[in-house]
Amino acid sequence: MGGVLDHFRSSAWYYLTPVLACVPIGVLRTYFNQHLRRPVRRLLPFLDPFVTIDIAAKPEDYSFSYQGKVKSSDAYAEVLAYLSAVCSREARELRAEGAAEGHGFVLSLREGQVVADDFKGVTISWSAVAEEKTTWRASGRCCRLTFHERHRRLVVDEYLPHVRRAGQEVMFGNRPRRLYSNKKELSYQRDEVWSYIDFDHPTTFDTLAMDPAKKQMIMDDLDDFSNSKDYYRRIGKAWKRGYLLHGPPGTGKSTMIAAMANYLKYDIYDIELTTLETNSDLRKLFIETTGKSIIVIEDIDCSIDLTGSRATMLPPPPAHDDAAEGGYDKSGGKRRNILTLSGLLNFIDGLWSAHSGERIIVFTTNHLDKLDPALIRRGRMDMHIEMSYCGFEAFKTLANNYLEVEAHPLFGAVEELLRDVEMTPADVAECLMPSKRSARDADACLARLIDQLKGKAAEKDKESEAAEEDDVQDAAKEEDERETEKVPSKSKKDKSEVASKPTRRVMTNGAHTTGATGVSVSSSTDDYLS
Ligand SMILES: Nc1ncnc2c1ncn2[C@@H]1O[C@H](COP(=O)(O)OP(=O)(O)OP(=O)(O)O)[C@@H](O)[C@H]1O
Ligand SMILES: [Mg+2]
Repeated sequence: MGGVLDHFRSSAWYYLTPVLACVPIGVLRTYFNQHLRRPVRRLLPFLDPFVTIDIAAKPEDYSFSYQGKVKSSDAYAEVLAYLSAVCSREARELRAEGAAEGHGFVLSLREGQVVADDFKGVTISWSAVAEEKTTWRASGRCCRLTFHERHRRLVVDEYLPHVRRAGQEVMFGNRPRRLYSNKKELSYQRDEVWSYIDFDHPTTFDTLAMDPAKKQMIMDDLDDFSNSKDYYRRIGKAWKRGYLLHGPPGTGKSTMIAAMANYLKYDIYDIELTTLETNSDLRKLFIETTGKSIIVIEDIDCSIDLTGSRATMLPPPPAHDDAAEGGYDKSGGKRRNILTLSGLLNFIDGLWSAHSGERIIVFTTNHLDKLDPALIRRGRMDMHIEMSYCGFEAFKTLANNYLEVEAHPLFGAVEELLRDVEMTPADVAECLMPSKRSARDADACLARLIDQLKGKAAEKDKESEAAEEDDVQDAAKEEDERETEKVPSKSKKDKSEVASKPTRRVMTNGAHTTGATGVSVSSSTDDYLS
């Protein structure tokens, strides 16, 4: 010890220390910043090679939502969602908070706890720390990410985007699906174009009544679509698919959309075109849709005058017109910014396609023939699905849904009747609804269905008899007219004779209505003419 003191006394530091003690701290700090900071920094990685990134609960800029509350940072919520799974596996001291949406919990770390996450063979650790208090901001919570300096590029370029994406997916998956409807009065504010309710429709493909092979084909197609992100990217096409559902009312078109949404776990955006006035309203709506969504336009034939060819519907635009933007008043031909078929087509193909994330668009119609072929051509509407009357297989699904029976002695009679009678699944379902919910009286419900089917069959027979009669009458009338036309070619005299004897012609027709064949009519007319 004495030796060390002797050595210190003999060194320059013995004389410098009192001098340094007199130098003000500020001067020393300036000296350090100017001359020593850089070299010390270069040395740091050797001393402490770990880098940290803080993701704070409150964003720096204190962004206010329109309700006036401070919005929690999106990135923080996404990180929490991402870490929730890791935390529930590894951490010993957790905190649970109700998820912002839905009924679930988000598990996060208690302060001071650390969990490790592996990404591409690299271990990255997350810890929960209290954020530093600043003069203008109270301390909050933050997630701290720590990793080795040599993995900096991997973490910044790949891991962090991965965390956000995965977190978004967890958040999306945890909340209930949503049914969005466009607001009647479109506001220019971002959040106000759509309103939504939780979508809690019980229909699935299991309960959807339709031909099983057709159903399987649709499910396969949806699976294919949702797993084909890379494929769409590779071929340079937007990740979207169009379905056209057509068929009579009550055949399950809307039900099919609900089944699709539940199957894919997508939100539904239901566009009511009649509330829109211009193409830019439509554009605003499309832009505000998110990925993983089904955009639905129901009864497209009734929604707006989208029928007829684009050429006939819109007068040729002058040179300065923007076809996507403008339309024309049919009456005046004066320029007016209205919703047009070409506008809709442009959105399907153009702007909207530039959006990232998968989207499905579904049109429904009761009248396929009324639609402009341009609207439903392949590429826009990739799959045309006909929803038709109830067949036996569809009936069995309904019987299982409503009565919980898979086989029944009355099924044979139903099968036979359904072969001839057209009844919509909605009507069949109505018959299968037991009057008393508690007692699922399959016998009574099936008997009621059989009665209704028989009634329909009798109606159908009557109608076909009447139609047959009409046909016979029409044929006779036609024949009669043909013969009448022949008369003037024979002679002018004959012609005047025919004109003067209308009563006999009526009698001939009368004979026809009582069931005479066409041959007999023509022969009697010949008789009359001769
Ligand atoms: N294929 C089906 N499978 C199961 N239930 C069905 C089916 N079709 C109809 N239904 C029942 O009938 C009701 C009406 O069906 P839905 O609204 O889907 O018919 P739609 O084809 O959309 O009719 P519209 O053309 O009038 O809109 C549904 O709520 C459902 O209970
Ligand atoms: Mg419908």
